[in-house]
Amino acid sequence: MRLLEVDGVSVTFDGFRAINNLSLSMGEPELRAVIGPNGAGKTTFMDIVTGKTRPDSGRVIWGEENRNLIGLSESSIARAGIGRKFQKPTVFEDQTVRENLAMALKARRDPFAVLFRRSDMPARLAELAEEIALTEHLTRKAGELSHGQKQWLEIGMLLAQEPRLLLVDEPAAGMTPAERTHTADLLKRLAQTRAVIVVEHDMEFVRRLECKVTVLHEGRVLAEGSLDHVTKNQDVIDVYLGR
Ligand SMILES: Nc1ncnc2c1ncn2[C@@H]1O[C@H](COP(=O)(O)OP(=O)(O)OP(=O)(O)O)[C@@H](O)[C@H]1O
Repeated sequence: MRLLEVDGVSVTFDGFRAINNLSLSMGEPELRAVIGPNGAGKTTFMDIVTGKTRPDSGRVIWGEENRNLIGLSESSIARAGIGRKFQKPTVFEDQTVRENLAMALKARRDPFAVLFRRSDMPARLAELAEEIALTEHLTRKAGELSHGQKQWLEIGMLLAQEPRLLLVDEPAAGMTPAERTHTADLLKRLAQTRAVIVVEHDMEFVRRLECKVTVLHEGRVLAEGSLDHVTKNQDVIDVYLGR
C-alpha cells in the first residue's frame, strides 16, 4: 500500500531552490535509503515531511485518507504517525533504559493511547527492549550505554509512539562495525511492519540495508532503484565525482 506521496514539492530559501519539484513515494511496509551529496536536500526533505519546513508548492499526501500534511504542525504530523530520529541521541542519561522506555510509553498521545491499558505497559516495554536488543541493559543508566546502544534506545523510544513511518538520519555515524551490523539488522526488521526512510552517507551501510535507494541531487530525485542500479547511473557517478 502507498503510505506517503511527496508530489512536486519545492522550497526556496532566500532565492535558492533547496528542493526542486521533488516527487517520491513510500509504501507500507518499505525500507528506503535516501542518499546524495552534501546540500542535495536530504535534511530539507525530512524537514518538509515532518512539518518543520513548509514548502512553497507541492503536496505531501499521507495514509489511506490521502490527507495533505502541508500546513499541519510538527506535533500533528507526529500524531499522524511520522517519527523522526535525529543524528544525535537525546536519551535521558541519568535515567535507566527502563525509565527512558517507560517515559516514552507514557508519552503516547495518539487516539490509541486510551485503549492502551497501563497494565499492558510492562509487556510492551519488554517487547521494545527485545526489539532494540537492550533487554540485558534495562537497569543501566542510559548515560553508561555505548553510542550505538543509545541510538537503539532512542529508536525504541520512537517505536513506543507506534509510528507508521520512521525517518532516521545517518544512523551509522560514529558506530563501531559491530554496532553498524546490528543497526542495519534492526532497521531491516523494523521495516518489515512499517515504512522506514534512512538518510545515510555511508555506502557500505546502505549496501547492508538491501533496499531501494533514492539519490537526491539539487533538491530532486536523480536516480532510484537498487544500489547497484543507481551506482551504475552515469548522472550519479558524475555528481559523486563532482563533475
Ligand atoms: N534554512 C535555510 N536557509 C538557507 N538555506 C538553507 C536552509 N536550509 C537548507 N539550506 C540550503 O539548502 C540546500 C539543501 O540543504 P540540506 O541540508 O537539505 O542538504 P543535505 O542533503 O541534507 O546535505 P548534508 O548531506 O550536507 O546534510 C543546501 O544548499 C543548504 O545550504
